Amino acid sequence: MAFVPQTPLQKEVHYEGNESRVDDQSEDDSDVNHDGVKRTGSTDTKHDKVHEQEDNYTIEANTDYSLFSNPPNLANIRQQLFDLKAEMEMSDTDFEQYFPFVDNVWRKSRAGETQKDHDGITEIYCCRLKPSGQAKTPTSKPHVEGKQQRRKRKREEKTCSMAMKVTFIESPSKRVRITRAVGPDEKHTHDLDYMDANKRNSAIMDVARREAHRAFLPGSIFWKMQEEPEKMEEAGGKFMKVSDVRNVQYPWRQQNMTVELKAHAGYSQGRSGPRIRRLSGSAPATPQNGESTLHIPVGAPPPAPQQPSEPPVPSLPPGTLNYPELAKDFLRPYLPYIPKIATQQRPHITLTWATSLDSRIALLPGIQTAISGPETKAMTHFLRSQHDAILIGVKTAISDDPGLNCRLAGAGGYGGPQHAMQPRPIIIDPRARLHIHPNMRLLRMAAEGKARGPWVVVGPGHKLHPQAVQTLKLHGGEFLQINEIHPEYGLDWEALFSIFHREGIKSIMIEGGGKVLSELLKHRYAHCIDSIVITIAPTFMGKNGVEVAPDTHYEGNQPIQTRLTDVKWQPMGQSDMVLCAHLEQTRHQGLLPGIQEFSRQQAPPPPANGQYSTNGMAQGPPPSQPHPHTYGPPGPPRPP
Ligand SMILES: NC(=O)C1=CN([C@@H]2O[C@H](COP(=O)(O)OP(=O)(O)OC[C@H]3O[C@@H](n4cnc5c(N)ncnc54)[C@H](OP(=O)(O)O)[C@@H]3O)[C@@H](O)[C@H]2O)C=CC1
Ligand SMILES: Nc1nc(O)c(N)c(N[C@@H]2O[C@H](COP(=O)(O)O)[C@@H](O)[C@H]2O)n1
Repeated sequence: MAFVPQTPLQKEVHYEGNESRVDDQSEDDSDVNHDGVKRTGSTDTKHDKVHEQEDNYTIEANTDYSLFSNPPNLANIRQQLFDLKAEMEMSDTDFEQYFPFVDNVWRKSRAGETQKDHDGITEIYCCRLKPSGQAKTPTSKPHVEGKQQRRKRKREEKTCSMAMKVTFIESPSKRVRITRAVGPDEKHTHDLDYMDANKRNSAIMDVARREAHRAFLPGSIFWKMQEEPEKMEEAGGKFMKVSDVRNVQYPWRQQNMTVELKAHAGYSQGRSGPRIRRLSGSAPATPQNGESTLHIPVGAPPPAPQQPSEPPVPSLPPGTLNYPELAKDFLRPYLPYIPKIATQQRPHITLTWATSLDSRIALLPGIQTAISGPETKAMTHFLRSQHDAILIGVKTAISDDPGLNCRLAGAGGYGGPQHAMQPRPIIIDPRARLHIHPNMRLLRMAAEGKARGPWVVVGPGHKLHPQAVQTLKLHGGEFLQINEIHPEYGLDWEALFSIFHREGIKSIMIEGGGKVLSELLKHRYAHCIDSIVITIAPTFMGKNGVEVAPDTHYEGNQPIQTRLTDVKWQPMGQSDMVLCAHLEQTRHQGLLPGIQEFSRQQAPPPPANGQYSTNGMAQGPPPSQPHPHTYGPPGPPRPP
């Protein structure tokens, strides 16, 4: 069984429609900081409301009882009633007792399929994943007034043809015989957990309902249930959420609005105390002392069962990711912040990459190397959703053939409206080396509506083939010819960022590769870099790997470190560590003496005669003549 210690960052994540959200019930300690101290002045009114409701409660003195009265051998019998490997026979009272624990798996077939013969009455039950239309006549479900209708996701395309035959035998004693109604080779296309994750069985809901009708708080009921995890699990309640309890209480609450809800004894301490809890869908994790690792389910959210009355929702493409709300908080101080961007003449720049312990981002040049775990990969996609553009160097584009899109549920092409949360891919290709063809992943993604068309930035004196330009444009992309590349010093990033800013790009996430990142970590660019988010994996890649390391910076003869500030370390997933930070210079806004005169404090004015163009025609001066905005002042101090 998989349990993780409750920590302030570990909260149950729900999925409703395309969105994931954190339980907003009492055990949601989102307004409690890591020391268990409550924050004030939270702007999250939704959470505040819930706490308002749940902060005033009385504690029932004696709640030292078990909520469960599971019938014997329940886990085993549930499994047998699921698999139907062999014929089963039980008394009718036993059947009545056990069946509610599997009614999230089986649904009674139409009345027409009930037969009466000499044995008794036979009913057919189909797996709930039997394609609709064959299993149940749709009925429209009335919408409860005042209750917010939940957006529901269409069930994944998984279907199942398993069927069960239940014969109620009248004599000599009332028995129930359960056999399969399909051939011996037929079996479910999924396991029991899958059904438990999709739908709670009515027996487990009854456990919650009993307490709900006794006026206990939903959060308290949930915790009380969690006190007996084995019983929860054998009853099929492994994936139970507070919202299930809240829903089951809802009709009663409507009739009893004035009743003050109460908590079980021990509940208040449990809210931020060391109680154990399970994260649905997460991998088994061993409790560790006080660690706040984010174990987050990042796959596409488990599909909620579709109500027949609801219009079909298109299913999400394979590979759709989810990055839960709870895992966003630690990133927020480092994300682009519109009011701040409005005060500056350049985009917010985030440098982000995944690295080994020896600061390598690939095993060898030109080799794409998976470094991030699933959780940190999902984080990268969340970061992508927060930026207007993602930028990479041409060698990364050539070696990785990347998608450079956001694959989170709710993004354009992943259940969301066109281009929603999709950043603009930008490739720095000074010498027009990229072979642009419709089969590139970037362009395929764009053609499928899962990405924006890329911008390819080419240096002076180089041109893309007209066919390549046409292909780019056909996919919603562009080609920008710039002059801000010096033959000796390379790219003037600051000038480039100004160009993007004028093109409407207000935030850029720079993912790599080694050359691009190492350049941007140079002291002279520190004032352009707003945030750094690094995924660090416990691996060494060796000296031949692609390195991220800026040139050593000297002040006079003194080598100087590049220090980070406002540093936050966040363990994530099985073994990754995420480092978020600002560059020291960025924070203090000032530049170190010696480089001050090199870096412009203000962005240059818009180009008078169009030094760059998006139509493929260079309009600026020839390559031998650098643009005055680019490298007017002398270069940075050289090492001795
Ligand atoms: N783990 C991770 O998070 C990531 C890993 N990677 C890996 O990194 C590797 C690629 O990195 P790397 O080889 O360093 O290449 P880059 O992707 O950094 O591209 C470098 C090229 O871009 C152009 N360029 C970049 N910066 C400048 C500049 N300041 N001035 C002029 N030209 C510039 C040059 O093109 P030209 O030579 O044509 O002039 C240069 O050769 C791949 O193996 C990829 O898998 C990439 C991204 C993220
Ligand atoms: N976050 C992260 N972790 C890794 O392990 C990586 N190798 C990378 N690489 C970057 O992601 C790009 C691939 O993006 P798609 O998944 O194809 O959209 C790759 O080109 C690198 O920029 N990143």
